[in-house]
Amino acid sequence: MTQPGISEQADIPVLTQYLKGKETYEFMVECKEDFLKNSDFNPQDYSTINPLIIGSWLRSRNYQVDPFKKSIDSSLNCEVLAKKEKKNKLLIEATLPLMEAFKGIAIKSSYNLGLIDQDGILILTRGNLNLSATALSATVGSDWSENAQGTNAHSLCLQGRKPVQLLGPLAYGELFKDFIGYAAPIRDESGEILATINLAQPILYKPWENKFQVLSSHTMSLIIAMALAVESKLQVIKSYNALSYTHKRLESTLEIVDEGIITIDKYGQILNINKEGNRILGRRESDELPSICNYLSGESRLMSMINAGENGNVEESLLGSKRRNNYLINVNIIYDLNTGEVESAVLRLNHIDKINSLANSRLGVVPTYRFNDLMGKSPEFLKAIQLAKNFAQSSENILLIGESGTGKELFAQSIHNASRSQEPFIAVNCAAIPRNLIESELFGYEKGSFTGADRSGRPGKIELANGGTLFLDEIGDMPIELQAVLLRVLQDKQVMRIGGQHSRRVDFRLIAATNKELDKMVDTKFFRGDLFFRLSVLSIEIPPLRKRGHDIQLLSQYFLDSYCHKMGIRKAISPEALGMLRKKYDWPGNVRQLENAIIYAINAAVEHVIKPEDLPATLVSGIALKNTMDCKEVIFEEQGHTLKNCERNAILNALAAKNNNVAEAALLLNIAKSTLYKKIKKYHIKLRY
Ligand SMILES: Nc1ncnc2c1ncn2[C@@H]1O[C@H](COP(=O)(O)OP(=O)(O)OP(=O)(O)O)[C@@H](O)[C@H]1O
Repeated sequence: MTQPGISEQADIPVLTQYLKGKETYEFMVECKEDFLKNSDFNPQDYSTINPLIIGSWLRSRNYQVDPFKKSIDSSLNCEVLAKKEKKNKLLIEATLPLMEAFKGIAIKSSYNLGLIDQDGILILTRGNLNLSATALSATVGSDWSENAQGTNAHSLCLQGRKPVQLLGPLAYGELFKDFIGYAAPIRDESGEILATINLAQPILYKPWENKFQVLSSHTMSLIIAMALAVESKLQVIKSYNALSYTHKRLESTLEIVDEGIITIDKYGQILNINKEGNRILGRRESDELPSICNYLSGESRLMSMINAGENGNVEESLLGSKRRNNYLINVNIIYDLNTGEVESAVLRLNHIDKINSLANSRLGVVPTYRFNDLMGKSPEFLKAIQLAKNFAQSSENILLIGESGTGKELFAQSIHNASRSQEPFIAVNCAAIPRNLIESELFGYEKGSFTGADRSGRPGKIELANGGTLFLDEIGDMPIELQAVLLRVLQDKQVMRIGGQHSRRVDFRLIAATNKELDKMVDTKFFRGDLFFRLSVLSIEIPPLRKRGHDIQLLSQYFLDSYCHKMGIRKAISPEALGMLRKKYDWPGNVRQLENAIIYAINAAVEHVIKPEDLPATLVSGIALKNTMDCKEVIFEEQGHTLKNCERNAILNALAAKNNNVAEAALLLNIAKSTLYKKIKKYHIKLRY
């Protein structure tokens, strides 16, 4: 058989046939008839017909597709179709507007448009209904796969992965022989074919005529353009959906954030605001978005900061609908990508009290002590505890008087925890801060108020204590000029930062502590009388350890147990060592000193039981000195004590403290080394090394 010019144009990625003339067309028809008639068909005889088409014919035959069937018989049931439509929702959404746009022309020009998914199912169709109702029966749900209909434009398009124009005689089914089919693939971003867009049309002109060929190449272009349009629409829908999800996730995140988040444009107009932001501004979500400027006071720096493109923090008094509120606003500028100018800004708003309490919980003292933690049963101590419990109930200022180490801070914490435990506890030791810094430490300062000041200003301890307790330890060391300012704060309950323009309301309870005799300092004009009288209304005297009798034993045991428990060890204290702690020492460092002495002894004792010699040297020397003094004054604490006994004991203690180093023991006893040697001899003391 001679083979006239039926060819695929290799340089355009379209599978099509160009007919040189009538004979070419007739040859093509002949070939197909020959194939259908001869089961021992030899592909070599048809080498001018695209091998892809021949391959498809052969497969169609293997699938036992009836080439002479009169209708498209396979169609999905409703349920399966519904699932298909759901799966292809995006695809249908992207294709439908295009098909709708071409529907009118399609009807007039007798063509039918169809969207066929990768499994061959027609999922959308528009166009000439007569056409679809008769020969092609192109109803939604019909199956256009190769094994259902044999070779067709859609199946070849999937197979060849490129657009196809298929003249009816080349289709497998005789049903399609008077039609021409076009199909173009719709791909996703990875190149996978999701579906094909199809156009079917009766062959109205003689296919070998130029007019037909021009028209059909235009139609092919239309189908390719439609497929590309669907592809980009799909991308847009996907990006839009991804953006919408991101937006929704962002919105939900911002809703649960307990900071106010507000986006404004460069003029202050609010563009976006979260729930907490609305609450801060006291506005309803449904109200029209206002300008942030409506909430700013005349002194506000916020807008000038934004105009200058300055990121950072600024403290602002916001004029909310109900009250004037102080907020720390964190400004994040967004720049225009093209011009580089300020485009908008995101503001994060936090109430100052919240920031302060956060700072306190991180940096401040955590008040852990409660009255139950304060050890002691002596009447003097119990009296102080009872007073403190009573005073805790009022909101008045309290003055704690006691020597160093008696437990003043523990009392302050216990009072705080009995009355304002959820609020801040701010402790300031007036003796520990350099005099020139006390003022800024207590009262805070505004931005740039002095060299070295923090850029954005800083609240003082009084502000930080708002709602809670300010514990001023060693108040006797507060510079006299500051005492007047403190007094005014106590009277007015208002504080003004250094360099500030306006006062801020503060509500706190002051607990002051001193180990000095403030009344005498008032006499000598080192402490202001008016402040002293204001502070001393509710005062508590905490007794020194030496006046707490059996509490020494109780506290010793308590510190021993707690430390051993902490270290996971077991130690006991001998009655002799306990006796020395109880009776023979003045405890100038009070409870703190006792605690340290016990810790020392536990670590010094080699054996399980703490002996007198395990006690700290300073303590032993103190005991020795006390004994010596006691001896000199001939004060006998116990029966049977003689002057000689006292002196002998003092020497024994001093030698024990100095590890039998005679020179050092003599120094401790404040006598000459030779004198000590004489006395060692006199009292028959054996020096053990
Ligand atoms: N009643 C007590 N019960 C248990 N421990 C106590 C008691 N009193 C004091 N302490 C201990 O003594 C230590 C010192 O107490 P605190 O710091 O309160 O004394 P202070 O009087 O404030 O001293 P300073 O005047 O030197 O500041 C505490 O760490 C604690 O271990």
